[in-house]
Amino acid sequence: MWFFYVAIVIIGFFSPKLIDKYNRKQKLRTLIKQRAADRKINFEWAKNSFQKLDESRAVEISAKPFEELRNSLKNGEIGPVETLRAFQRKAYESTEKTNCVCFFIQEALEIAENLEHLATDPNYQKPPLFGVPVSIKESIHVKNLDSTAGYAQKINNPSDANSVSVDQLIRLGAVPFVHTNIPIALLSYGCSNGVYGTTLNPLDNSRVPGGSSGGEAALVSLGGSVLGIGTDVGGSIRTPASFCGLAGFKSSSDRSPQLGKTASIPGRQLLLSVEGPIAKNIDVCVEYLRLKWNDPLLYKKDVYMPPVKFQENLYNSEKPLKIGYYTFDGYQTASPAYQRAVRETVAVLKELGHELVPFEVPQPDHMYSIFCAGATADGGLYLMDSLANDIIPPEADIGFPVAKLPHFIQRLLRKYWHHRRERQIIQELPHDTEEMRQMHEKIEDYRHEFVLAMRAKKLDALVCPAFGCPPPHHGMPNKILGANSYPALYNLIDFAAGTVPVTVQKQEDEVELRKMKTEDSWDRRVVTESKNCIGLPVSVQIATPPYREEMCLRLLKQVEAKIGLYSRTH
Ligand SMILES: CCCCCCCCCCCCCCCCCC(=O)NCCO
Repeated sequence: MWFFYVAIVIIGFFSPKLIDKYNRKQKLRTLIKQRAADRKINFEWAKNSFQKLDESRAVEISAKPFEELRNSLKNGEIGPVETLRAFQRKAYESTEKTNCVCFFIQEALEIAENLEHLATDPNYQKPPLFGVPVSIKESIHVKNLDSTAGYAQKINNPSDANSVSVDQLIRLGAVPFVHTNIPIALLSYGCSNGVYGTTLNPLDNSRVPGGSSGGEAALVSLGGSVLGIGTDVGGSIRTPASFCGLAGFKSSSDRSPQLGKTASIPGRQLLLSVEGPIAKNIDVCVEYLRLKWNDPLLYKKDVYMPPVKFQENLYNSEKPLKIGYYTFDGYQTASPAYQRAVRETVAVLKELGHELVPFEVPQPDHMYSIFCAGATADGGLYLMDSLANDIIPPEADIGFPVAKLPHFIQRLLRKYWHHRRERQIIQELPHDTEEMRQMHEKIEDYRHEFVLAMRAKKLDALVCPAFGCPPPHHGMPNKILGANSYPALYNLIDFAAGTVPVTVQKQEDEVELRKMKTEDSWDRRVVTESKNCIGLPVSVQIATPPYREEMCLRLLKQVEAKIGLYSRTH
């Protein structure tokens, strides 16, 4: 009988909370349904708009690569409105294939019409990106559109202003025309959320396009945009660019506007997300960054940004550099193709006269563990709270069940968790203010140690795998956390870093795969997910210290020109 009373008390205690939670989730489900209906109307609007342009003309315009498109717009061969309609069509088709676009930006039409009107004045000086349609990651603020970051709870909270970079793009003459998909919370290299669904890799639909700027990469890869703007706090520009065979670049945090932006986890001061370009080749990224950094107004709009213009002297320098390289960062053995990409890049850079020396990443286990601690900022409280109050379909589940547990259980797991690398991460997740201060101290110390290791070898730059494995299948990314160590390092130490595709996975790589030693589930999944990837692009990563972005771009350009996939196929 006592059991019955205890059960009543327990049910009585928990049921209001459960009912409350159920009601909250129901509201979110309704919001998601409304959002789907709004999205349908928005897509109808886009269809209506692009159908006003003859299809063959649209195909002709959207087939133009960035520079040709820009020139055609500049010399009046094509107009901003027809260009917009052409890319609306291509983006619409790309979304039918991969679900990459969340929303079409309706103001784009007004912007394009206004540019067209201005161009009728013979004295009008066309701005440098006159009429070029540019795609924008969903988390970057666009006036009147939501930036949900995949959270249903953020639906119907439209931004009241454009972000600094969207504003700048418009000032430069560009036409931001779509918002593209992301994984929930932006903390995954997959691309799924309960609001907009899953984005597919255009090169293999069963695999992720990368994340968190996955919608951008899928869209650019299919030719639905010539320039996409993503964000990166742990590889979110470089990984999707690599998975979709594109170039991607992230600067150090000082050279990207921080003012007014919303981070996936606000208050993460040592791991700031940065905005950056994704495009078919590195030239487009260079041109965008040149315009971005040479714009004096940028430094007035974000007064915290040091006014450092594009350093042509670094980009055009012919001075041979001393470059460190590694095929293994000491944390996660990369798939054979990703190691081969480094070896082939090293050979090319040597041929070009640079000096290449092996480099060892200091304290690799410590490096990735403090990255994870830094990326969650408060041991996962903010993230887990936000996720618990939302709708997360299985594919979008970013995992980290450990971070959901009460701290006293986490403290036990710090000692006894069976997975060595997960245990190391759990040991670094801060649970109180003292541990949080220590986490910041460890990140600062690690940066110092890394710079000393580079200085000991007098290195200008580093070359390494872009990622630990090819794009895994949907739902897998956060079960292979270790593979992200390659891009994440350069967020942890706040370096500039970029990736370019230099090869494709070959039969020989799949043979090598069989020899890979595995210690834990992450290693085993790297092996299984790397199978049957023949033909998928494989990128290399190049990194330089902060304020040497242009040196990094120079090297990426040199590598791309010699062995870049783009230079071979276009
Ligand atoms: C095994 C215990 C795990 C505890 C929690 C650890 C959380 C670590 C978070 C690591 C995330 C890894 C994937 C990151 C993908 C890229 C994120 C990114 O760059 N986002 C862009 C934001 O602008």
